[in-house]
Amino acid sequence: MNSVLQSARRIVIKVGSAIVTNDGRGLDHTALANWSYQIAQLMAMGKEVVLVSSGAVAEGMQRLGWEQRPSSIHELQAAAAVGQMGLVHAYETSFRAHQIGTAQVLLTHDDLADRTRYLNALSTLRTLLSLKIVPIINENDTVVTDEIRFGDNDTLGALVTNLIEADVFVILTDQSGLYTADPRVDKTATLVSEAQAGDINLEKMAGGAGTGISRGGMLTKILAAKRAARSGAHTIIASGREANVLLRLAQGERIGTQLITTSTPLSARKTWLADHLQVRGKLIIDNGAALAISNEGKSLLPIGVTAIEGDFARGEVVACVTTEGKVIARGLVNYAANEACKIIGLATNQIETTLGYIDDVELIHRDNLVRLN
Ligand SMILES: Nc1ncnc2c1ncn2[C@@H]1O[C@H](COP(=O)(O)OP(=O)(O)O)[C@@H](O)[C@H]1O
Ligand SMILES: N[C@@H](CCC(=O)OP(=O)(O)O)C(=O)O
Repeated sequence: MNSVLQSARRIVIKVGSAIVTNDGRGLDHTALANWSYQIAQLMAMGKEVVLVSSGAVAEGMQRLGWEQRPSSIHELQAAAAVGQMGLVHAYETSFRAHQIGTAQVLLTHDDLADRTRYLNALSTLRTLLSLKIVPIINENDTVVTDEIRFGDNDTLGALVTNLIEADVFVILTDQSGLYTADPRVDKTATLVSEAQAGDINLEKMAGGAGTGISRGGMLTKILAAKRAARSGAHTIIASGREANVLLRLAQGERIGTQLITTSTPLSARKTWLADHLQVRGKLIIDNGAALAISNEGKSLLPIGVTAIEGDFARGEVVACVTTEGKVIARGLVNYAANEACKIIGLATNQIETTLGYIDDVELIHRDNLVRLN
């Protein structure tokens, strides 16, 4: 099978801290110029490209003369704010050399979790692509705290892939792809050239980050590929240092690890629901409800719920969790927590008599429910 990049029309490319920043010593301008050249060529082939780039914290540290990645969140935020200037300036300069404009897009998890902001981000990105501008996306580190962050740019890249319904998500890093074990630790590890995105065995192979400046490591890349597969995107993990890696992939050459999806893509709305990294509460469901949701794609009725956790409002996203603690689905709940706890365990015909009114017979309607595996 040829590289899936060959036939892809819309692509998200993520470049990690490990390669943007010359092992944490400021930006690698030669590498940036190189990727910009290759992306310009992909665009000349008629492909649309969105770039997710890390490197703000590393560049900020360099500009501030800090040797170690700071541990305080405020110093990290300050470094990111300083470094983001250098990062976008470097991309703008290197793309200008190919007569291509760039746009800075900084996102937080909240931006994509809120339906209206999500749709706004989508329209902006679509408009930029139609104008042949390359959006350069990073997390808006200056305003995020641990509770509301994507955490790493692999996850952000997957969410952007789902947002714009890209065909392929390319993750460029400092290794040649996914190995059977972390090659820094296990010298006998071999490259996995192709696998199914979402294959649970891949998660056992993947370890943590390789450099002090990077965040995710290989595991977040594997999980990001699983996420991107929900909207139908294939993922390629390859070395950003491989000569002309993007051009060769676009010509069909197989480089790195190709993670393929064959499952039917979820609708955009269900992908959006699945991509909520945080939920407002949990509904603990019995085995009957779990089977009805997982096997038959049914709605969740109050009678199948045994307990409620969290304080949520009507319309917020909650997780459906089995009594063994497994999250099997996620959806938009029809009743606020204080009302929901009065009707759980009750038959449908008891809802109105208990609450004095009835909005919906379902706690979560199947159209607003996405199954997770
Ligand atoms: N199974 C594996 N195959 C390849 N790399 C792995 C694996 N497990 C862990 N790693 C580590 O993941 C690192 C890449 O992730 P990371 O350091 O977060 O880079 P980036 O900044 O590009 O996201 C590699 O340098 C490697 O040490
Ligand atoms: N937003 C951070 C990204 C950190 C990050 O996610 O790094 P990585 O997953 O190693 O590419 C920055 O620009 O420094």
